[in-house]
Amino acid sequence: MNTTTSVPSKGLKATALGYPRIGPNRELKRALEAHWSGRLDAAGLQEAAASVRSGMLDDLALLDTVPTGTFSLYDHVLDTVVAVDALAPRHRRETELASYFAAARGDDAAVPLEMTKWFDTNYHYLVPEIGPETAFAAKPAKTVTEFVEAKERGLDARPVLLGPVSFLLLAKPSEDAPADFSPFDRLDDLVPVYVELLAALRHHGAGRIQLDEPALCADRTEAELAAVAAVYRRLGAEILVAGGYGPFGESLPVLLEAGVEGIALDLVRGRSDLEALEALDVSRETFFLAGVVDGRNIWRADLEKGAADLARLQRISDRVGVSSSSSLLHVPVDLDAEQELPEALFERLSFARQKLREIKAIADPEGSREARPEAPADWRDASVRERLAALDADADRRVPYPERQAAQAERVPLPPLPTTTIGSFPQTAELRNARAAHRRGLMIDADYKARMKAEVAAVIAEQEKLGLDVLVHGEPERNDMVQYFAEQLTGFATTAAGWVQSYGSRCVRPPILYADVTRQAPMTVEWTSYAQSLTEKPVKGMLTGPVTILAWSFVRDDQPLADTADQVALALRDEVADLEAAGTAIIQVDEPALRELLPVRAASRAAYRDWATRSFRIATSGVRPETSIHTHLCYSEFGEVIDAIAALDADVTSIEASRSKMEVLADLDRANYRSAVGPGVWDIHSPRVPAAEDMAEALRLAVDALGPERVWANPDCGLKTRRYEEVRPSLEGLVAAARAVREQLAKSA
Ligand code: MET
Ligand SMILES: [Zn+2]
Repeated sequence: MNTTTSVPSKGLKATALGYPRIGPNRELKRALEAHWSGRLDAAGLQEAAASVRSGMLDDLALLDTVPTGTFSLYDHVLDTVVAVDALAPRHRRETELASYFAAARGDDAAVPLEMTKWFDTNYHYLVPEIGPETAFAAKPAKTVTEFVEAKERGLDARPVLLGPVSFLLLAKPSEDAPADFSPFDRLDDLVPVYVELLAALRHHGAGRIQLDEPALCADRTEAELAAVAAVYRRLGAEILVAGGYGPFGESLPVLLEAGVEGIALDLVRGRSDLEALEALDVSRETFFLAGVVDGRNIWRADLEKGAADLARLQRISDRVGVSSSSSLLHVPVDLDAEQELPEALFERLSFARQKLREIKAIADPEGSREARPEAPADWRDASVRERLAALDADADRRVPYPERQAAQAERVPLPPLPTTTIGSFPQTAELRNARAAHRRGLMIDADYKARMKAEVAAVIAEQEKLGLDVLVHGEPERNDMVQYFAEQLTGFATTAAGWVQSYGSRCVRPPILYADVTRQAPMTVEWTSYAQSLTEKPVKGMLTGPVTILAWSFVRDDQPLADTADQVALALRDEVADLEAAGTAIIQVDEPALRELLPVRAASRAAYRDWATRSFRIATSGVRPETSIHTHLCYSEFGEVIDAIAALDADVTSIEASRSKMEVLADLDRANYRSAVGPGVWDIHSPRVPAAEDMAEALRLAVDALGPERVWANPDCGLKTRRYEEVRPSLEGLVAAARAVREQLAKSA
């Protein structure tokens, strides 16, 4: 192992709040998957993990102070569950590693922890289950090991842990907890365990310790804030509280009063904290990290602006350092892997390694103070801007739903409870191989297309045989529901190796939306039309909505998201028009990420709901009343976006509902949603084949809530991750369930 010593800089201390932990070439992913499939034993996995950590330190050694403990075998919230010994009994196995993966992924004996999105990012964390009986105990092994590893290399190391307040606020009550119990009730029991964890670290020589409290960047109640003050008074000196993902706002004075030594500010999304601090009476001894380099996006920092914000902070305090705005977990490791990108774009990008240098430069009084250069003129497309400006005031409006419904029923007569699927059919190994061969140039376009068309034909035949009412082409030609469109629209680039962890071993490669967006040619019409030519049944067109395209890309930050969304919407509007012109009667525009981009702070939510729903409606409102617009949402609790779902004004909304026991239907009703709903009656994220009777029961609940004319029968998401062995019997059951409920309805009529 090579030893690195950090060079103390003349200026301010440079650091980062956290670092990508999957390895520059996804080494950890490969090791994990080898371990899970039995090809790599526990020792081999630990060795691979140590090597990834060592690589992280190689990079971080550039900084004056290095965060440690931000490595994770799967998820940092699960690591915290382990650190406070709060694993549920059902996940305890013979070894710690086996317990860890039982909680992360489940096994024959137990379902895993639930997974949900980390603030407004596309990273998913595992939700701790905490009950009144959960016994906490300090298990400092991981945090101590990783701290010592860095220290032994001569680095000035700063241990990082998820703080107790956020840990409990991110948790959910365990199954057996009483109805009025909240995990946060356990704060007083948890804090002593943190005291022990901190003591163990101090015992090994730790000075300042970073406690991540991103939950303090969301709206908090008075009672929660009072508890925060008490906790941080108790945890004592040499604590740096980090947020990230927005301003601390009203948490700022609370933390300051509690006497925390330092606060790491997100000066990208939480710049208003600067003003807040200027208005407060802050001790000049308070330590601040100026998070001026964006941990969430991949654009080069504006060093001039960063330095200016830093100077403002220095007028408040004598003890200021420079950092990233959040952990760098959300960006890929190294831009140098992207030699194929257009030069003007490459020059404007910065991945994790490059960001470390930016942080260094801002911390160095003699470092670069370059402003960010203007984007090249040809990244702007006057035509799309003019078209958007010229859109009619009612370009995002259709005639009222009852009128549409009548016209659509006449155009495409359907039985009650029409059966359909969400779009994708299984992506078999054979399909993936064909795609890989095509990408590598080993399969010519014509052969590839023929192969995909054969798949479409097979998928149509399957559905006819199953007796589904509204068919799909199965999406075999799509590598990914966002990338597929990004590759065809101008203004997007895709990276060669820009991998970002989504959860566990799963990584995504978000496209980069860098310039004005236009559609060059129809993107999906050929596939849908081909599928339609094979059947008398209606085939749904299938598009990804503007919000989801933005959510799963790295998006330009030189104009409001709303403006970028409108450009994408306009391109989709043209696609929708072309599908309609080709005779497609039903067009589905998926918005699974509608909840994801919802701002963390309530005050910013109304504006988000406005632009998000408007962009969807711009994409979908150009059609005639008799053309039916469907949308699809999944992956979330919909409570906060129910109004937005209603405002999409789709004719049919298919929505994940089985886990919430159809409760979302009553919520939709309260939000004045009046069109049809396809509540997912088959949880496709589970390999289990659902019983037809359970699906029928779910459909009956839906009929009770909405009336028979407003219910569709469908799974809760696409089938691309499932195998045909599960899909066939499940869809047979779905069709049977719909028929059974129809018969009952006919009898009782
Ligand atoms: C994550 S939502 C997926 C929707 C898409 N149409 C599919 O079926 O795969
Ligand atoms: Zn879905």
